[in-house]
Amino acid sequence: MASGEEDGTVDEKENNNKKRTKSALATAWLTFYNIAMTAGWLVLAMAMIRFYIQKGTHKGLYRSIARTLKFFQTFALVEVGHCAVGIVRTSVIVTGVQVCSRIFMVWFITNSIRQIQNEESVILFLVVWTFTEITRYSYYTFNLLHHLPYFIKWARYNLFIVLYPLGVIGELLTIYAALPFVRRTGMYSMRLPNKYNVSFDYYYCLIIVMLSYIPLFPQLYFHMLRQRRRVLHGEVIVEKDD
Ligand SMILES: CCCCCCCCCCCCC[C@@H](O)CC(=O)SCCNC(=O)CCNC(=O)[C@H](O)C(C)(C)COP(=O)(O)OP(=O)(O)OC[C@H]1O[C@@H](n2cnc3c(N)ncnc32)[C@H](O)[C@@H]1OP(=O)(O)O
Repeated sequence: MASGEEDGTVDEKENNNKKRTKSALATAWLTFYNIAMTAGWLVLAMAMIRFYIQKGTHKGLYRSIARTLKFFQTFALVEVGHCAVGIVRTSVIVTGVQVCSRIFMVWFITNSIRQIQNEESVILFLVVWTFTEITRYSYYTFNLLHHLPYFIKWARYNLFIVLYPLGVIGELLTIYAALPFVRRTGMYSMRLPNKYNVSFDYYYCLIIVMLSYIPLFPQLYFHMLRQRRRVLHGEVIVEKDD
């Protein structure tokens, strides 16, 4: 009996030690990740400002930053993993929709269709994403380091009210601008007959993606409004499970 109790205490201690090591490792990783992402988006911001000052036009801006943008936006997929393994308290679905829609915008729209890269709408969503991500990742970094300046907290939970709809407008206008090109060229589409006996029309796929903003965007927006009430006004929010 005595030895059982002792075993229990040893087990408990071991468990607690494991949890502490796991959470220290998670915090170290998240701090590194957030610093790297803040730096990445700051590099993008500087590159955009420098391009505009030197050239005096937005034409060619996307091409000049494409590689860095693709790297940092694609790397954000790691965030879905953070939620899945439980090192951040965020919904996998909310994060998944946010990250995947961005990756889709970068790889399957803007990067794939050279003809739309100079649209003003591309610059709109790029500028909005850059503002958002610098604020968001620096918020997480300072929060993890327990030195969070109030203006960063304020910016993280207020700027999105305007930036989120602006970003969505930029993204939707860019997809809209891509439609005629996609229809004309039949890119990423498969017409019957073919050896797989499968038909796929990217043009209609893009229309479905545009329509899917109608149910999905309000959910992301209201999620952020709830986070805002929780963080800025201390409201206790009961979130539904995924
Ligand atoms: C494949 C085809 C795809 C088809 C797509 C269909 C369309 C779908 C519509 C999608 C529309 C998206 C449009 C969008 O791209 C436009 C823009 O982004 S415009 C720019 C404005 N955007 C924003 O402001 C983004 C706001 N969204 C977000 O911040 C995140 O994406 C979101 C996942 C919504 C954030 O939610 P989250 O729940 O994570 O909020 P918090 O930041 O408050 O975090 C909650 C807690 O988790 C901790 N946390 C999270 N991440 C980290 C991290 N990296 N490091 C450390 N800690 C982290 C955070 O501190 C909170 O902790 P605590 O609860 O302790 O305070």
